[in-house]
Amino acid sequence: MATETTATLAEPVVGSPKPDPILVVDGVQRRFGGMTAVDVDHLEVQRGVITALIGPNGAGKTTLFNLLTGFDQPGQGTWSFDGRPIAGKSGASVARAGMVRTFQLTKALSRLTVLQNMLLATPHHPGERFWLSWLPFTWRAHERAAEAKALEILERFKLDAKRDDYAGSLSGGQRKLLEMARALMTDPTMIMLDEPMAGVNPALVQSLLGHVQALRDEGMTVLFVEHDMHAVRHISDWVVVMAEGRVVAEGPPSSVMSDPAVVDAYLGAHHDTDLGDDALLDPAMLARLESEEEKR
Ligand SMILES: Nc1ncnc2c1ncn2[C@@H]1O[C@H](COP(=O)(O)OP(=O)(O)OP(=O)(O)O)[C@@H](O)[C@H]1O
Repeated sequence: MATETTATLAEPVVGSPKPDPILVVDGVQRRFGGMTAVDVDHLEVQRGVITALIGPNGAGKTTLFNLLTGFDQPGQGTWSFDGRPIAGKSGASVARAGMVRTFQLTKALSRLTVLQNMLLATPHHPGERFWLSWLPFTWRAHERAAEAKALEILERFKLDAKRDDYAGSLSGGQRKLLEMARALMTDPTMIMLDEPMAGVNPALVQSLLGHVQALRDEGMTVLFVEHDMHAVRHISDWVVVMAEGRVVAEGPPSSVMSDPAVVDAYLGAHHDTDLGDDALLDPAMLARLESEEEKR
């Protein structure tokens, strides 16, 4: 079942200061030709809570994600993570600073085993440092430690039995778990999940949501982009809504998803968008799906 954060939350106002911000974004703009994809004045993400980033297709969510994690560069703007400015840093240095994003399993990664996928995500792989790669002892000790860590994380996600299977043979939900597991190899402070529920069988959704909440309960900050509004309503502590590049609303899910500005933003793009209704999350059904998943 859903658990809630124990953190004190901010005022549900766009750009509101947060009690303990881990990420602070200022004046970030990204244009593609004549089109402004992202135009965020001020946004703070609170440490230790689950924040969902939602909005209609083309709202700029992925572009903002790419900018913040160093995989794209803005025309202008600054942002800081954990008190340090990180605008302009590469994806690798952002990850080293503790902000890690998940990636969808590519074709190349699908041809590697689950364990190999995990080991590729190992930080400070000695092979990256030329002089260390000459020392077989350092190499082997590092590999053993990385493998032990990978297996521990795989066990947590119930993927340990799949360690030698090709990642490409995993189900949609198991792939999402592997993406999360890979990100944890670097011991992040903040994890950014790109559509964690996309392509996930309903029977696995609850288990995935539980894993995301567990990360938050261990003190990690979670920011995720998601189209599944039931999942957003169910696990987010805070929701940030984007439309046409801007943040148009933010606040707790219960209030923000019935905010007229949010409904308008969605209705402008999709007349049939369902912003998630808790009545549809039948607790008995969820419990049954969860126990079926446990038995598998
Ligand atoms: N590399 C690019 N070149 C040109 N335009 C781009 C590029 N990347 C994104 N855009 C445009 O920027 C806008 C924002 O796109 P973005 O993918 O960030 O939206 P989104 O909110 O993530 O949408 P979705 O929910 O559909 O993934 C869109 O109009 C998109 O077409």
